[in-house]
Amino acid sequence: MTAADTDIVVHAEGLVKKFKDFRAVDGLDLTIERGMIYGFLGPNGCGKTTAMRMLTGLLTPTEGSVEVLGLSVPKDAEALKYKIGYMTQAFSLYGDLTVLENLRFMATIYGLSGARRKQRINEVMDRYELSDLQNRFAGRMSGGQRQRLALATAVLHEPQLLFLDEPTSAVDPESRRHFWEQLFDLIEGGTSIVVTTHFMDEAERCHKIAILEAGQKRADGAPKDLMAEMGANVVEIEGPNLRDIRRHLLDTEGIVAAAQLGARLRVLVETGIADPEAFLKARPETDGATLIERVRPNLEDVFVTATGEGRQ
Ligand SMILES: Nc1ncnc2c1ncn2[C@@H]1O[C@H](COP(=O)(O)OP(=O)(O)OP(=O)(O)O)[C@@H](O)[C@H]1O
Repeated sequence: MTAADTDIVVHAEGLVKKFKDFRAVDGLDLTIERGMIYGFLGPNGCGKTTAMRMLTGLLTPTEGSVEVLGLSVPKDAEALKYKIGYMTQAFSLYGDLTVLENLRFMATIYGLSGARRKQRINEVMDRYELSDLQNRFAGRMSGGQRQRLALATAVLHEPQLLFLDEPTSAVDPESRRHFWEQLFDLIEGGTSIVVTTHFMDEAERCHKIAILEAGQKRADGAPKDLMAEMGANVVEIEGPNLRDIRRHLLDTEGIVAAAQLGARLRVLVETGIADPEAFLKARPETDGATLIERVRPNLEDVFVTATGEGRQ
């Protein structure tokens, strides 16, 4: 990356992390632009946390190079610490400190002092609805409250770039929605965000995503572009014996995947098959089907086509 590329906040090439002989991250290239929410989407164990820890400078790559906000990582990790925020899966709060004490402690770590420290603590308590809870022990808070406190501590020093590792895993759907609204407020304020998730609906909210599997990037881009270019058409089938139809289709050439969703079987058909509806109607196993119709792809379909999930 050169000084001219200031719109790039993360640039990684050939990133590898080995634990003994196991490659948790296996040759990852990444370019993340300023001002966006960039998501790492993938199942448990695919290397999201490991990749993120290398980007924050907390973990040294086995191979490859990383630049974050123009700093070389992990060499400049200490300087980077003041420019980034990192919210871990476990939220990294002190359960036996109050909300206010947690914030004061983090303010000290980030080198905030005097009037500015007081001002920022009040600002984040106000913004993340923590003022009434300021004397509550973090260990006594609900999942949603802990999440708000974790976000407040991660943005206390107004980082340019925020890393969030599965930030909504432990909270209810309403808190998740609210949390994402807060992320878009941060983006509007000029922060860039990298977030890991295994929720498709969250990934769909990101400006861009990377789909990871077994430590490798299988696809990346804007969700709508990935859906448009995924190389399969989607057809849903209704009727009896969906389990049998599924078994037959999984052995059929041209079928990428078939998965039951409630009373429907969702089938991904290779784009090489010009009329996927007619193709499925002509199959003997779909004789008893009451409905066979083409539907719009979603991000889960992209995930299935990009990874080995389809035939499992
Ligand atoms: N310190 C370590 N030593 C050995 N293996 C590790 C270590 N850290 C992670 N791994 C392994 O590397 C793989 C990737 O782990 P990682 O936590 O990055 O995945 P993840 O995609 O973030 O999954 P999750 O959503 O479960 O956190 C896993 O198989 C994990 O067991």
